[in-house]
Amino acid sequence: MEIAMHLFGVQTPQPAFSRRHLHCQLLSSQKHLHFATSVASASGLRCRIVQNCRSWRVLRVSCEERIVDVLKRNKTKNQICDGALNELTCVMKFGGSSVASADRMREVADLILKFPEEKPVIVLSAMGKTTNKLLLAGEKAVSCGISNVSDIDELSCVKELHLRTMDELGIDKSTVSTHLEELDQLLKAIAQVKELTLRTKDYLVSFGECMSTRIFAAYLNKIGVKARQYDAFDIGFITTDDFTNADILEATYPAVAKRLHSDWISDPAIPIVTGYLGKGWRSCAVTTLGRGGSDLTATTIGKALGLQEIQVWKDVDGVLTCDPNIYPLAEPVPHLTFEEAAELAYFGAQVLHPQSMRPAREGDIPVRVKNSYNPKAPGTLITRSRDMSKAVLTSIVVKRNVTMLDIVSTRMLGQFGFLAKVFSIFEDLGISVDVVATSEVSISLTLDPSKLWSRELIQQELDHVVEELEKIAVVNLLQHRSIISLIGNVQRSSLILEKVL
Ligand SMILES: Nc1ncnc2c1ncn2[C@@H]1O[C@H](COP(=O)(O)OP(=O)(O)O)[C@@H](O)[C@H]1O
Ligand SMILES: N[C@@H](CC(=O)OP(=O)(O)O)C(=O)O
Repeated sequence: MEIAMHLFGVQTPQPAFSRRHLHCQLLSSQKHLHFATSVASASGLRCRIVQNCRSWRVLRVSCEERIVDVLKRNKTKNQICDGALNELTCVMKFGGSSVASADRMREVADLILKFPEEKPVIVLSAMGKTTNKLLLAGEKAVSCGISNVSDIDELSCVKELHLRTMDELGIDKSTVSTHLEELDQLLKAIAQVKELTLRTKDYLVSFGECMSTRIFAAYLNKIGVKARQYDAFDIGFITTDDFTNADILEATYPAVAKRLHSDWISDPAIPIVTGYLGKGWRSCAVTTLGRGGSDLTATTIGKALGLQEIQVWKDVDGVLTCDPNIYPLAEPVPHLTFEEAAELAYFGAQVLHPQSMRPAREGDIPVRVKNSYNPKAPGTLITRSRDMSKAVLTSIVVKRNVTMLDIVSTRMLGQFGFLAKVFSIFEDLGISVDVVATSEVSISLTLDPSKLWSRELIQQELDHVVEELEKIAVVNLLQHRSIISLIGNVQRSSLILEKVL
């Protein structure tokens, strides 16, 4: 028999690997080997270190009760904490609509308490439409003058919502009073400099998640459920410095695991973590992961801690066959693969953040999309594979405001290297291409709108692309187009196209 030992951050758990884990704090990387060997010889088991990394100190051991006993017998000072056996089990992420008011926060708290066997990490978004309101307040502050900042409707709205929520939940106003004061000051500063940079935008919207999590943690503590609030940018969410659209860096996984895990071991309390936020690795400033980024925060934590399940609680009965705002009779899709969900999100389904499936897929952790307004509905389960034998068309998504380029070269006939030249231009300009169709003499492609976030940049960047492409081809730029994507079984694509066309 064999036990697998591996460190946090392992990419693909072994198939036979039990999901019940024992966590051990080890003092140095050398001790990993020593520890593994001593456990193996004491228990008569063969042991294998699957992944090793000098800088990580948390070791994860697959365990059966028998092995736990052996580990306990063998423990050296501080190596094993008994509390670790009662470990964190899942992530539960609640979006803005799930925590939009005091009543909704109460329901979410009840919902968490309905699963006493779970030891969840909670990820929250900002309350309701707070992020949109903060962005609008910021834009208004640029031109309204310092003395008029306190009259900005969106600012009053945000303040009123948070104060009323605290009042209705019966928690102390001091929970977020500093944040509300700082928010005022920040908007005044924006009014003074008459400029809202992407970096300031991220700092501005971060108040939403910082306040919702503080209020919710205070409420849980008030009703006797021990909770601890965390700002993601303080617990190791390390990102690129692409403000408003930052990417999570690998260093995040061990850092977040270490912090959440060691706090849980030393003093168990439900972690309440801000979704959507990170810390730029160079700037050390607050960054955001792109709109809807709390889903990505949840899957990142799931992978970092190697949890059993990632639950994403929304205001719909799961991932639906299409956008319910377009077709209200859209139905929930019971099962999706990570690839299908990623395609769906990338090609426009607002329900999931486009990057959020990556950590879940890497950690092979199932994602469940559920409805916090209707917890009994089964929702959508997203896993590595599913039975595709009966699947034809899973869902339809639309991505709007897409920019399209038709690139025509008469010299393409029988030529080589033309496609390479075209794509090297996009590479040089750092623009990502979405969909590509080619014929013998032309290429049509669409550009990823997330790369064209700021309006000024769009025109500048597009002009530059067209200028470069015109050196080798005739270029036609088409804006405000849409992509309709059919997510389905590739094996049945002829049937799908036949019906659609
Ligand atoms: N294919 C789809 N399936 C489910 N919801 C969708 C889909 N396409 C668009 N939506 C919209 O996404 C919303 C949920 O996503 P989002 O607003 O980000 O939730 P939350 O803020 O709770 O995280 C739904 O209310 C729905 O209007
Ligand atoms: N509050 C952020 C992050 C987020 O994920 O929100 P939601 O889960 O409500 O989509 C936003 O509105 O983009």
